[in-house]
Amino acid sequence: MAPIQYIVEGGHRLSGSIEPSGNKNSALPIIAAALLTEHPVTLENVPRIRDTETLVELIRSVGAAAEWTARNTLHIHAKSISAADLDPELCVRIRASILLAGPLLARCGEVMLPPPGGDVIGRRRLDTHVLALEQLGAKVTATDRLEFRAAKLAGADVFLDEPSVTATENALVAAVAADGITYLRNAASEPHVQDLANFLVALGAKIEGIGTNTMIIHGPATLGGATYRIQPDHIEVGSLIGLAAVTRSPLRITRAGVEHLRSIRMGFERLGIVCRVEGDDLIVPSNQTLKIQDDFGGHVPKLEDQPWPAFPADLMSIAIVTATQCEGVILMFEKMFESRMFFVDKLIAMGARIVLCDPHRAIIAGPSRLHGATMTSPDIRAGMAMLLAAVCAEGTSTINNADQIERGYERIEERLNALGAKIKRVPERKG
Ligand SMILES: CC(=O)N[C@H]1[C@@H](OP(=O)(O)OP(=O)(O)OC[C@H]2O[C@@H](n3ccc(=O)[nH]c3=O)[C@H](O)[C@@H]2O)O[C@H](CO)[C@@H](O)[C@@H]1O
Ligand SMILES: C=C(OP(=O)(O)O)C(=O)O
Repeated sequence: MAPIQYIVEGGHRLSGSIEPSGNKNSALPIIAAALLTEHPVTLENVPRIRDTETLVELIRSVGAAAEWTARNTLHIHAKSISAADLDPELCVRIRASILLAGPLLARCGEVMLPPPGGDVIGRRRLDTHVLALEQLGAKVTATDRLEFRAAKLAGADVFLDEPSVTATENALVAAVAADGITYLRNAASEPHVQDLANFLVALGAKIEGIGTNTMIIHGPATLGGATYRIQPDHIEVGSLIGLAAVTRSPLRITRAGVEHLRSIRMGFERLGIVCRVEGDDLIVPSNQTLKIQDDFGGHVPKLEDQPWPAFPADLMSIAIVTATQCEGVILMFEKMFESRMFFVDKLIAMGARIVLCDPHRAIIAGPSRLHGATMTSPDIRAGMAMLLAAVCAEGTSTINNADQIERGYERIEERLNALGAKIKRVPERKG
């Protein structure tokens, strides 16, 4: 299949309402965790994106029945499964293939996992997954693939060496099946980790401390089936806040999941973008000051990412492009990934005033008028950030490898065009 290209005519104001898709990073561990029960599971609000489609292929390959019964509704029945060797080609397409480790280990006693893929945004360690599953009783062998074996999983007092999102998810799923109580300490608590935990509770698991950095899991649980609705994607909401701001457009983001937006709203407020809550909708008015808020004493402010509940790493690229349209100077500090900021060279070529200090820090001085350019999306979020830049730039831009954007955002060109954007989605042409 030819890669996808977006051709974007910039400079148009947007307006209207848009509902975020279900959270990609919830849907992935929840689809994987559906393998834990022999009973049918119905998942609603599943984003129909490349990553979920690939994971569905992977769970079918181990024997689960999985049918899309509506555009965003997925029915899964893992009545009997076997942890056959997983297809390396499918595993390398997504980071989330690593999420099969916990459920397959728990259900089948072993799993042979080829290396996972995912965004190339810096080294992505798997050590925390191994550490956590070993403490729950797994024997792990690493060759050109990871092999996990456990005749029996046993509850333990597990302290993660860092609050890794997917390692927490693997350990949580394994702990639900383990014999006895597990304490999962220094756990990640992102909205998607909470969503997975709530899904497991809906299946019959007993989990205390959801949303905190210590979860207590009472295993083994007798699991049934469930119908479960995936929560809205807070990263997509943040991307839409940035989009509204850079195009100076009024947007209503409906069913936005406002309880998870505090650190995100605080981050954008530092850039002079203030949103309003109405019920579960988030309103981004068009009359923003777009004035970066200095620290006390007029000092240069900083926006940094950290594990939840702080400002999320997956919104750093969006925050950077948004800051190019704001008045003032700010330091952006990406603490978690070491290759995520390199895409700023494209923003610089478009006219942005950015100094990349080192792989983790960039200083942005705004506002600058951006002009259209040709660029290639290196990862989901930088790709979305480039789309924001293209939509607010003067002239036409081309974004190659837009497939990367579509790994994470469902029908984004169609949905943004409905708000007034001018994005054409075509097969990529060489030269
Ligand atoms: C499928 C999925 O859910 N992917 C998400 C998941 O990836 P993933 O689970 O792979 O990311 P991890 O949480 O393991 O860690 C991400 C990176 O941050 C570093 N790190 C992590 C914790 C910490 O306290 N300090 C630190 O430096 C890690 O070493 C690693 O390099 O979480 C990331 C961090 O939110 C997101 O970018 C990804 O979108
Ligand atoms: C980094 C991301 O995804 P993944 O972990 O699937 O590569 C992301 O969602 O921004």
